[in-house]
Amino acid sequence: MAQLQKRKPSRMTLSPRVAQSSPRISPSGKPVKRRTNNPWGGMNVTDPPRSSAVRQRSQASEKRETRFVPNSRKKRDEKEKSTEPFKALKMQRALSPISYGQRTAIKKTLEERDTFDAFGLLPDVEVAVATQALGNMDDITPTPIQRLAIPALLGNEHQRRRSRSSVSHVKEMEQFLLAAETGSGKTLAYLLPVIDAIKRAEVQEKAQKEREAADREANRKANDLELLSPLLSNAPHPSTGRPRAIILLPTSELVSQVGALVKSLSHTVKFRSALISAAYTGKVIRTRLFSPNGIDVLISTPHLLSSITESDPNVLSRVTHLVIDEADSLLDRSFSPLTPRESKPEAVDPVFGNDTKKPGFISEKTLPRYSPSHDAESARHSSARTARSRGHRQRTLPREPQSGLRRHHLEHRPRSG
Ligand SMILES: Nc1ncnc2c1ncn2[C@@H]1O[C@H](COP(=O)(O)OP(=O)(O)OP(=O)(O)O)[C@@H](O)[C@H]1O
Repeated sequence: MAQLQKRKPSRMTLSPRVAQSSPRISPSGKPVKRRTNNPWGGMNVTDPPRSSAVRQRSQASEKRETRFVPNSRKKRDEKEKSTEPFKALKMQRALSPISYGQRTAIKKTLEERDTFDAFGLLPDVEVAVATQALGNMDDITPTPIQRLAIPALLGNEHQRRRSRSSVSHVKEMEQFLLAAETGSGKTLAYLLPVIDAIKRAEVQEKAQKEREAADREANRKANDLELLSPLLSNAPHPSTGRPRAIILLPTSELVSQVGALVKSLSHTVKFRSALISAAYTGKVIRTRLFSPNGIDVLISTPHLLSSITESDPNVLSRVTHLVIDEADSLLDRSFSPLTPRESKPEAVDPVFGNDTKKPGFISEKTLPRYSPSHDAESARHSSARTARSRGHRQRTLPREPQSGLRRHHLEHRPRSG
């Protein structure tokens, strides 16, 4: 008993050699490798494993890399891709395809566009922002995604380049992907240019009609004896059931949310909008879509729109702008038969490939909460959209039969103007 008490230390003490690695030298003079094939083998390692150590490149090798060789950059990227050990760095590189110089220039431009007046929107649209969309705010300034996306979607930025390069007069469908964080104002970033475009188209169409009416009148006067066909009193409005812009959202809740904003803007800008989803009865949907007053903007879920266009493809005949909100959901596998894939724009060409219109295809995607390359990505007109909460959205995705805005419907759609 007395012996045991003597051996017990008064408190735990560390060995004086605890921080020193035991020099293990093999008989041949080389250091002996630590054994790692047991559960504790990787513990207390003070030297980095050789496999992940950064290899020092010789000066000659660096010189060789910087010399200009066609495709050398591509090859180097491929090489780096295959040897890159850090996934996070890889992701960052994928999101930052522009140089620091370009980033600085974009940031400067962003600072200059500090009001909604700077975009050249129609006066009514500007007023609608101040009175309806952001009416409850004192200081109204566009958010970064709005500063980048609105001029790009309005076509202001590329107008000069397009006019220089447009050898052919056929207008091609333009695609934009807006990407920014949740709550960054992506909805307004795509809505304002779309509304601006449909109002401008309306003005043009009205002027065209007036010219045609004047021509007809002049003709009538010249041929006084010609019989005129009587005006049809019960003819439907030419835009009945034929919207100019379609906004697709994955759920009825989002249709109501974005629809409410669109409706509020329409009070000032004066355009006709309709929101349809599975939350409404068939009668309500028909009345809204085929209203005798016509329709300019349709907000819908893809499933509902696809089943409508199956029976009446003419609904798509006047569309010049298609917005795919929550693009990360709508372009995923569960919706892919319904939504045209960004990577396959030919799927929507038959509808939008009309050389009298300038069609647009906008999709919106929500970026992770913080991405250092957010600005850079946005600068490439990458993105927009928002999830209230990703988990919630997944749960509420409708699981209706997906019959489709299928390609053959688009291809066989009659091309009426
Ligand atoms: N320029 C602005 N200044 C202040 N608030 C704004 C501005 N633009 C939009 N908002 C407000 O920010 C909120 C979020 O906007 P919005 O829903 O468009 O963001 P979002 O990026 O689409 O978000 P989410 O990814 O969740 O859909 C809204 O309440 C909207 O009124």
